[in-house]
Amino acid sequence: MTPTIAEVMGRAPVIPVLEIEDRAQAVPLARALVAGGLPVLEVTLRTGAALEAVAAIRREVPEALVGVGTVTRVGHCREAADAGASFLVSPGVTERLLAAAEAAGLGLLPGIATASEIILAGEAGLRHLKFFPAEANGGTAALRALRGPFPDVRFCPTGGVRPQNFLDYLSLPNVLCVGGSWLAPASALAAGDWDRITDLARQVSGERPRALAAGQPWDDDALSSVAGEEDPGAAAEDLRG
Ligand SMILES: O=C(O)C(=O)C[C@H](O)[C@H](O)COP(=O)(O)O
Repeated sequence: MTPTIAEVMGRAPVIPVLEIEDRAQAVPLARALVAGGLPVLEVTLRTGAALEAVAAIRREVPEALVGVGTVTRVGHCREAADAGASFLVSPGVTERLLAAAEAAGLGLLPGIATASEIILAGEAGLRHLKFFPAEANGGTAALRALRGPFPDVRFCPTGGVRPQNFLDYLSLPNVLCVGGSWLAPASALAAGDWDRITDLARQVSGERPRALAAGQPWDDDALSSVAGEEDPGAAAEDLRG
């Protein structure tokens, strides 16, 4: 069944943003990230191999939840669906893009950078949005400010998010997860260094970063009590109090 964007955003604290040049990299890369605890993957349409990579991951790595990113044209939505994508990510939002995603039967995580774009997405019933490019648009301060008029909107900040600042984002009550390309450095892909990618994923996966972001000391009992919750996003919010 096609997941909702709320489900996609609640599945893992970090969504690796992937640029796959060679489709042979797709399956080992996806397996490395899943092994590191990051099952939600965004394959950007920035390379000619992207759609083939999505199809291969869908076929061979069933534990992964793979979506297509850099959706900037209406036609991308159908292409992504045909390749087997489970969701769509765009750097922006238009009414036509929203309609095309719906026609393709996939949830869209649209990028927004302004209050007007949040309103536009809201008019289509969307409350789960990508904040892009996050650092360049004011980072955590902007997200805090947007919470005033839009308290029920949840964000996936992407663009400039790094190991050094991702906890700052995850500690905000209106952030469910972050996206970033740092999990799959081009050098590691070129070298086929999948262990390095698994290590990078492990450093940011699981409930631990969320607990740390909430300023809580590591407490296995507290975390296991939320591990069984149906909605991991809600669990993360509970952790933050
Ligand atoms: O291609 C897309 O769909 C985008 O929206 C852009 C990506 O999300 C960012 O380029 C990731 O940003 P970095 O983690 O700073 O590299």
